[in-house]
Amino acid sequence: MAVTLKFGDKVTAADVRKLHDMEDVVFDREWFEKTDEINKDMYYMFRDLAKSDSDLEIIKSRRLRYDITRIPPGMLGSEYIKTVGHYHPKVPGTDVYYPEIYQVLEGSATYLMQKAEPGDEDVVLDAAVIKAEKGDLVIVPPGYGHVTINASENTLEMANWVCRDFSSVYEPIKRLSGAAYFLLKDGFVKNPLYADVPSIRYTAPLSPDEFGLDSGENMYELIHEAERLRFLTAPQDYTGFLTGIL
Ligand SMILES: O=P(O)(O)OC[C@H]1O[C@](O)(CO)[C@@H](O)[C@@H]1O
Repeated sequence: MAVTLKFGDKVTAADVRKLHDMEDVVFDREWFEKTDEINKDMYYMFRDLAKSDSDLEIIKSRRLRYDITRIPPGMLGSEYIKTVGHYHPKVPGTDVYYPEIYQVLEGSATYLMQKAEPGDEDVVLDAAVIKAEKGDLVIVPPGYGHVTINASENTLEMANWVCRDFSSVYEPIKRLSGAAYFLLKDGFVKNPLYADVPSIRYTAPLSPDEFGLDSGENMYELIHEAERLRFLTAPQDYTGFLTGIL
C-alpha cells in the first residue's frame, strides 16, 4: 500500500528509497550481503508539496520546491539509517553551486556535510556535522555534499526548500561507497576510500529566530515572503551570507 502524506488539501504518495537503493553507500558490507530485507522501505520522500494550487503557482514561479522526508529509526547493520547522499550542480553560467535549507519537523537529525576538491572528490576540504532538533534550520552551503542520518529511536521528519531546476548529483558519493564518514553506535568512522579527510567540525543549527521565524513556525510559511528564499535559486547573489553560514 502506498505511503501518503496529507499536506494542505492534497494527498501525496511517497517516493520510497528501498534498502537495495542504498547498496553502494552502506558501511556494513557483511550485514548487507546477508540481509533478506533488500526490498525494505528505508525512507519516504514527499516531493513538490504545496498546501493549495495557488501556493504551487507561487512556488513554481519562484523556481522552488518544498519536500518533506520521513526517515524511520533503524540500523543498516552497524550503521545508523541515513539518506544516500548527494551534491548539487552549479547554477548555469556561474561558478556557484545550489544550496539547500532543511528544517526538522519531528525527531532529531544529524546532518553530515562535506566540501570536496572539485574533480577530486576523494579529497575533502571540510567536513561538518550539525545535530538538529524540532524547529531547527540547517543550510547546506554551495558545494557541500550532504547526508542526513537518523541516529535516534524516533521517526525523523524534515522539510527542505530547494531550487526546482536541477537534479541531485549522486555519482561521487556512490563511487566512494558513501560520504567521508559513517555514523556507527560508537561514533563517526572515516570512510577508507577517501584519500584525505579532515576531522569533523561540529557546529550548531540555526534557530528559527535567527532565520526570522517565530519559535515553532514552519518554514513553509516563507512562501508568503518568497524573496527571502531567493538565495536558493540565485546563490551567486548571496555569497557573503552563504560563506559564513556553516
Ligand atoms: O536524494 P537522497 O540523497 O536520497 O536524499 C533525499 C533528500 O534529498 C532531497 O531530494 C532534497 O535534497 C529531499 O527530497 C530528500 O530529503
